[in-house]
Amino acid sequence: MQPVDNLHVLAFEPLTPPRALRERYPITEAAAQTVYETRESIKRIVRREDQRLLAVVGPCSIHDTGAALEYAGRLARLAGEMRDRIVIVMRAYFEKPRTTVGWRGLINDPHLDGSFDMNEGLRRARELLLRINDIGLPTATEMLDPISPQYITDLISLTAIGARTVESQTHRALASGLSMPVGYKNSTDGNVQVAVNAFLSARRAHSFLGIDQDGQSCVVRTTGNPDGMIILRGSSAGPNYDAATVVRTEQAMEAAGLLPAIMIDCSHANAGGDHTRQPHVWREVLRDHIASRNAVIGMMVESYLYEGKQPILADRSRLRYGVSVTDACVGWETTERMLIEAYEALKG
Ligand SMILES: O=C[C@H](O)[C@H](O)COP(=O)(O)O
Ligand SMILES: C=C(OP(=O)(O)O)C(=O)O
Repeated sequence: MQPVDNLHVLAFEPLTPPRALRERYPITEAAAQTVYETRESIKRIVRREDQRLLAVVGPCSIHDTGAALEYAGRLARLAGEMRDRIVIVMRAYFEKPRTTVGWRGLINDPHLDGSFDMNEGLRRARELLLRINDIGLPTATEMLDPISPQYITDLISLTAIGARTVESQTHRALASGLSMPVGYKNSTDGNVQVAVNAFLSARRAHSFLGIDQDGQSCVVRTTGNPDGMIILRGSSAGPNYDAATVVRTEQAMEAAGLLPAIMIDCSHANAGGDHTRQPHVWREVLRDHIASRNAVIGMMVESYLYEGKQPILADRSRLRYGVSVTDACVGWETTERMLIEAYEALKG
């Protein structure tokens, strides 16, 4: 008989069950409080019952947990000082979708060398999330996979479904079971309706293939997730944070029976891939949308300790500390300045 199965599979390697990792790094009371309060705040913000700005700020991806923790310490201080006007959530992105190929993030490849030690990646991600939430700073992430959430979602306050997966049935079903609000991004070619469709779909109950806390493969049955927003991230045709697109997005959400709530991603195609444009986008959004209290309830920024990005070198010891290895970020001083500007603009 000719071999017909698993022709392109090299190996099946077991994964630590989620429960084992959660027992090793149990959520603390302080971290649970951070998560609970932030999720509730975000729900109120998207329902427009809370006028504070939602700011999702942090590295494009985390590759060095030490640097991420230093960043978190700085951001936690600002988040505490600004909490009366801004709800600051740190980007803690561990799974990267790629246009073609490239490093896939800390959960997938924690040693940055193609060894894909995912048990270690999940461990590092959970330990870091716990430490960040423990100091009172909430976290946001993109979810790419229906298995990994069971390891970390108790420590996540906001999830994004990205531009490359927003039309995927698996991701919509996954979002329908998540415990936190979800932001659905427009597609890379600028289609906003697919994000609205994703939100509509995720509000309904679904069943999908996943795992339980013991790592047992199972049918995950969900109730549907009512809390969400659309994230405008620009497209291959250019930025899409202009008033006309915001109005069209509001109308599309209303037509679908959704409460309009929009976040502007100041990075990605809204900055034309140029991190130095993020402060400009930030200011324009503050001036044109936030000040008028329309449906724009939040902004996203890719920011790290130091600006720019660097290639992943074969000699990992030569990587520059606190610099992104995926999209270029604004540095800390710029980030602080942007947040202070927003805080001032939100006065009164
Ligand atoms: O946010 C990160 C990137 O924009 C996304 O992962 C795609 O990256 P790539 O186009 O470099 O693959
Ligand atoms: C990949 C990201 O965004 P997008 O899906 O908008 O490209 C991201 O925010 O890291």
